[in-house]
Amino acid sequence: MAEELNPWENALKQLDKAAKVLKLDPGIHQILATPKRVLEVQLPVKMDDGSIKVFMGWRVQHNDARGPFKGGIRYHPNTNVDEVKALAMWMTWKTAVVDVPFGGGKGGVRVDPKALSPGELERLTRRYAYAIAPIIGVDIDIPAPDVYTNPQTMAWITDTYSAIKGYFEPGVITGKPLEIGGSEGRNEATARGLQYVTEEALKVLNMDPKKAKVAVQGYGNAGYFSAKFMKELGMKVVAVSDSKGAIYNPDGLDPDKVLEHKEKTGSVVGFPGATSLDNDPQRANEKLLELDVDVLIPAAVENVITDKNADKIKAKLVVEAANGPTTPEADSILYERGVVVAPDILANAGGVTVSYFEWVQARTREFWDIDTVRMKLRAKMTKAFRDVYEMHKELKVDMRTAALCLAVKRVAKAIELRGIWP
Ligand SMILES: NC(=O)C1=CN([C@@H]2O[C@H](COP(=O)(O)OP(=O)(O)OC[C@H]3O[C@@H](n4cnc5c(N)ncnc54)[C@H](O)[C@@H]3O)[C@@H](O)[C@H]2O)C=CC1
Ligand SMILES: O=C(O)CCC(=O)C(=O)O
Repeated sequence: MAEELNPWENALKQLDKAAKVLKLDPGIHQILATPKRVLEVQLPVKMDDGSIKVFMGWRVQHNDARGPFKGGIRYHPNTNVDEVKALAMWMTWKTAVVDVPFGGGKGGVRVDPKALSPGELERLTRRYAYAIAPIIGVDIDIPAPDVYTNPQTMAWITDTYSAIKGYFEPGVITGKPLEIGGSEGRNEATARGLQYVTEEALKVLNMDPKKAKVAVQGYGNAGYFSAKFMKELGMKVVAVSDSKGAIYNPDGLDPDKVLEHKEKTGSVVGFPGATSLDNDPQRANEKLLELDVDVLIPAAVENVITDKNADKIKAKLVVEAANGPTTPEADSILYERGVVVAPDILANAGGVTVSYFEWVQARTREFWDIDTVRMKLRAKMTKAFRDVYEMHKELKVDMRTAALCLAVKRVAKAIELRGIWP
């Protein structure tokens, strides 16, 4: 893996940049450059044919100075400890940017979930829940969904954890189904928060959403809802993609119809009336990023905007639904070219914000309606955007560095106030 494509190396470079701007105390910098705890677990699973297969999993707890560790669980064939460490660090910054009382953590299992039967997936999930149970808890570390995990995965984890404890504990995890203590609006939350951030960004850029074209990479939870909400803002969704390819229609796509097609066929590819950007999925996804659009939303994986293609991005505004889609080298190129990036730790923080709402509701056993969730989410995201934008103006740095500075400052203050024990 090239150094710039290692997410952990990238996360450290971002931290270094913010530390330099802030003239951060070197001791605090050292604390933040290291996760507090890394748990690696072996996950033996009885497969449907009777054989045993061993998967590897991780839970990384980066920092809990501001509150319990918080962050999703990713199932992906390429995930590794460095990716999970980076994702955990980004969670620490994200919870600080939106100012919810959590720290940062993340989980990962190296598996291709599409190759497992539902029974195998459930056994793997319960095994993982059992393996991380000693270090999670309602006031310790609260997992949630990420790539290729969903409310059903969260339900199995809730059940396994509750079985170990001997009582129902819905507060230990978020992103659960509504029937077992989930929150209204959590499923759409990442993209709903992204919508609120996009609205603010368009205002400061003086751009009219009704005249804007948007391309969205990735068509899962973050991607589909982002496309839907951008269309609701009046934008024309001209291209979307998934791991199997990318489709394009200059007259605009209907996100709900594309979703129906994906649910029927397994991919956005082949959607009637749209052209395929390339037969090769990787090239198709690369071409999507370089389309002549006003707004670009990467909503899939890391490291898709690099020093190889940053000079070819035509969008004026990049709103990061995915975590870590832009490398530090690409960030510098985009900044020099005047392309505004609403960074992941701000733009996709709607997910963890509604997770916080879910945690509060699960603990109090009082549940809010969707309008209340959306109103509270808009308030949080708008304030976070304005805080980051102020920092960007004050420090004369790009929006990512501004968001990092805001977050690092808040976390460093919590560490200083709590002190080092013993
Ligand atoms: N679900 C959540 O609450 C949050 C998710 N995110 C981030 O959003 C991104 C997407 O996550 P979700 O939508 O939750 O996952 P998901 O599992 O619902 O969907 C992932 C989508 O990405 C596509 N994909 C996978 N590999 C790809 C590739 N190489 N090129 C193009 N498309 C590819 C898949 O086909 C699928 O459409 C990730 O970076 C995740 O960390 C960020 C904040 C919260
Ligand atoms: O909802 C959460 O707790 C975290 C979601 C997540 O993993 C993320 O924001 O990247």
